[in-house]
Order: sequence, then structure tokens, then C-alpha cells
Amino acid sequence: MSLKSFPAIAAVIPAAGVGQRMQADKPKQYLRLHGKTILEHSVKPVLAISAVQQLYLALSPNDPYFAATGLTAENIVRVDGGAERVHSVLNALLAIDAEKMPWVLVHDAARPLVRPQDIELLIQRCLEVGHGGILATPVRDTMKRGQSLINATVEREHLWHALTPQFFPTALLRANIQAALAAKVVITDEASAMEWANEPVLLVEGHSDNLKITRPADLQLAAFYLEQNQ
Ligand SMILES: Nc1ccn([C@@H]2O[C@H](COP(=O)(O)OP(=O)(O)OP(=O)(O)O)[C@@H](O)[C@H]2O)c(=O)n1
Ligand SMILES: C[C@](O)(CO)[C@H](O)COP(=O)(O)O
Repeated sequence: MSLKSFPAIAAVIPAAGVGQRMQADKPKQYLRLHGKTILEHSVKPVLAISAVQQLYLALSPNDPYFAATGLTAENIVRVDGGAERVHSVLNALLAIDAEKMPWVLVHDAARPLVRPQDIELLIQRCLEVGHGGILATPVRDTMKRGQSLINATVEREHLWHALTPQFFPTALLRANIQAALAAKVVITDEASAMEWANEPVLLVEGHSDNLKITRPADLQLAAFYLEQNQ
């Protein structure tokens, strides 16, 4: 299926976080990597997907940094971020005309290294099966649960790191996030709301360098990966 035959897609990039774990002097999405902000790096591969018609960017209502990024393309709609990531995503979903854009791609502003081919693979695989899915990478290490002492070893077979983008039917995702929030379910990614609603979610293996910039050391690693992929 060529990308040209894909239905219209809306993209949502939650970019309203404060980046507390990054311990930086500004929200991490505005830290620079190879001359551009992390936000600009994260937006670029999403806008490169030809089926993406409109990008909804969830920003902190008093964000003083966005204007300097030069990201003022006509197909970018700003919406207010919320208290948590899920609220920022929901605010964006509420702004989308789901009849015009029946599918939505949600990608973290803090994941600057995602590859366009991985995004296209995710879209392709989901449209083939007719339901949503996520980019993910299989866990490599032995996984432990505990705090100062180990309580248990977690079975790692069929254990994955959930990445973004995550790709779902727009109206269904919006309804399930609203229902899950009303049921006080903890939602840390779009898939968790769909799982709660017993919807199938496809796992599509993506590249492990699609890291989420979270802690200070991640910036240097991201710069290294960028140099390797140039
Ligand atoms: N209220 C929030 C919280 C997070 N995000 C976005 O969701 C993505 C993933 O969240 P995370 O890595 O947790 O970012 P922060 O919440 O900024 O980080 P921290 O938890 O360290 O403060 C980021 O692009 C972040 O900007 C958002 O739009 N709105
Ligand atoms: C959406 C996500 O990036 C998938 O791994 C992750 O859940 C975001 O979590 P965070 O705590 O908001 O960084």
C-alpha cells in the first residue's frame, strides 16, 4: 500500500512538559542538539509523512520558547498542554476533526531520533490489520522489580519498551482516553487507554536509538546517534 493511499492522518506532539528529570535550565524539548532544538528534530520526521495533514502541538500555555524555534508552518496548530502528558494529548485530540482525519499519530517531543521509515512501517502495519499500534523495542536485559533489594525477576520474553509514535483511530482513542481518565486509570501512553478498553494494539519493532530524552546523559547519547546516522 503506497503512503499516498493512506487516509488523512493527524499528528499530535505533546510538548508541554517541564523536563524535571533533565535538570536543565529550560524544558528539555528546547535544549539544542546539532544546532536545532529537540522539538524541531522530533517534528521533522512526523511532518515528512505525506499522509500527515495537520500537526497539533500541545504547548505550555505560557511557553516562552516556541516562537524562537521557527516552527510556524501553516499546518501546525497549537493547543494548550495539560497537567500530565495524557491531558496534553487529549486536548489535542479534542481539537481534531476525526471525520477529516480518521487516524492520529502521537509522538513525544522528547524523541528526536525517530526514523521516518519506522513511522511509515507503523502506519502501514496498522492499516493492514485495521487497528492501532505502537513502535516498540524488545527488552534486552534481565529485568528486576524492587527498590533497594530485588523483589523479583520479571519474565523478559515478550517484554517490550513502548516507544512513540503510537497510531490509532482518532475518535476511538479520544473516547477511550476520556473513559479511562473518568475511571481514574493511570495513562502513561495512548496504548494503555486502548488496552484498558480491550482494544487490540499492534507491536511494531522500531529502532532502539529512538530514545526519549529524559535524563542529562541522554543528550550526549542522542548526539552520538545523530552523528552515526548522518
Ligand atoms: N504535562 C505534560 C507532560 C509531558 N508532556 C510531554 O510528553 C512527552 C513525554 O513526557 P516526559 O518525557 O515525561 O516529559 P516531561 O514530563 O517534561 O519530563 P519529566 O517527567 O522529567 O518532568 C514530552 O515530550 C513532554 O513534553 C506534555 O506534553 N505535557
Ligand atoms: C509515551 C512514552 O514515551 C512511551 O514509553 C512514555 O510512556 C512517556 O512516559 P513519561 O513518563 O511521560 O516520559
